Amino acid sequence: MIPEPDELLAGAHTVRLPLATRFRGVTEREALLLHGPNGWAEFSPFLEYDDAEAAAWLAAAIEAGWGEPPAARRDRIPVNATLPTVPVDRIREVLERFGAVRTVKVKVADAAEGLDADVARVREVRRLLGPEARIRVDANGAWNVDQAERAAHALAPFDLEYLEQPCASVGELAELRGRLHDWQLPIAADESVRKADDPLAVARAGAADLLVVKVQPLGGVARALRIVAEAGLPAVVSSALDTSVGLAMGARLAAALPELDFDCGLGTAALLTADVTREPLTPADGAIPVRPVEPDAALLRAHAAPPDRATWWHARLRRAHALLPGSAPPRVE
Ligand SMILES: O=C(O)CCC(=O)c1ccccc1C(=O)O
Ligand SMILES: [Mg+2]
Repeated sequence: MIPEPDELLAGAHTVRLPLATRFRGVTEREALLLHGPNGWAEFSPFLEYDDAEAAAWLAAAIEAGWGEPPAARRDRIPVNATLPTVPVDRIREVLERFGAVRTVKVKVADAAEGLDADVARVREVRRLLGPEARIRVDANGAWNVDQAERAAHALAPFDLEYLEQPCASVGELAELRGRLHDWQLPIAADESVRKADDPLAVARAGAADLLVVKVQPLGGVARALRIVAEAGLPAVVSSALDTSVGLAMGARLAAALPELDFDCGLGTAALLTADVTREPLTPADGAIPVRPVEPDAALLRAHAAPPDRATWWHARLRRAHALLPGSAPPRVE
């Protein structure tokens, strides 16, 4: 039985945290934190997501707060720095927030810029981190196949680890993967896993070399583990720009994966200028620990979202709850 909304919301806090730099077009991140019998959980679908999509995020939160954690195979998770589409002269300052990391994910293909800006950013990251660093880029599906192929050529001198979601559709990814075959440039699927009706379609089509998996949009750790196992591909665990509570959920997934060959996108607490705990999961020595996160009462108060936003998040949770399999239909008042 899944807990009723009143139980989920009993110890809940809605927070709004400032970002160090604009990311996905926003400068603040809102999240609803739930306090379950088995720990804290985060429910933070992006504001524009509909209720059906939000329901998967809620299932993940219920699993984290009310379910049993999977067995952990490791106690620290190596992470990458995530570089938003900032101007070149801000790159050093943003990367410094992550401390010493060996891997950087560079966001590319911003609608307001061109390939030149992406090349300049990747060049600067390579210059700052040196030849040993691993650099991957994430286009969030913004390129068509020709643009992606052109970008792959332009970025080749900087020796990329992989291209994350260069194109939107599975068909395009497959076509691009064919064209890049001789280049040894792997393709990672992100949106093709977490926003697809069938998260395994991309693997079945042979359209990706690895999967990016996120706990909340995939409906929890157990489901994410099943998807990775069935896909039979290496996986990178990533955050959705979560608070440290959500990052702990990601770390639990990363700790449970049988194999973890790539640094994970779980360093994103470094992009927040405030968090809900005195001991945030910010990267240290290129990794975050696998451990429960306890929010701090004073920080929850200091970063409480305005009352109208808390009301909005509570209503959103109730609507998402009504869409969960096995939930009772909403009462007609
Ligand atoms: O993977 C990372 O390094 C951080 C997470 C990240 O990039 C991200 C954060 C919020 C929304 C989408 C994405 C994404 O990977 O596309
Ligand atoms: Mg991505």
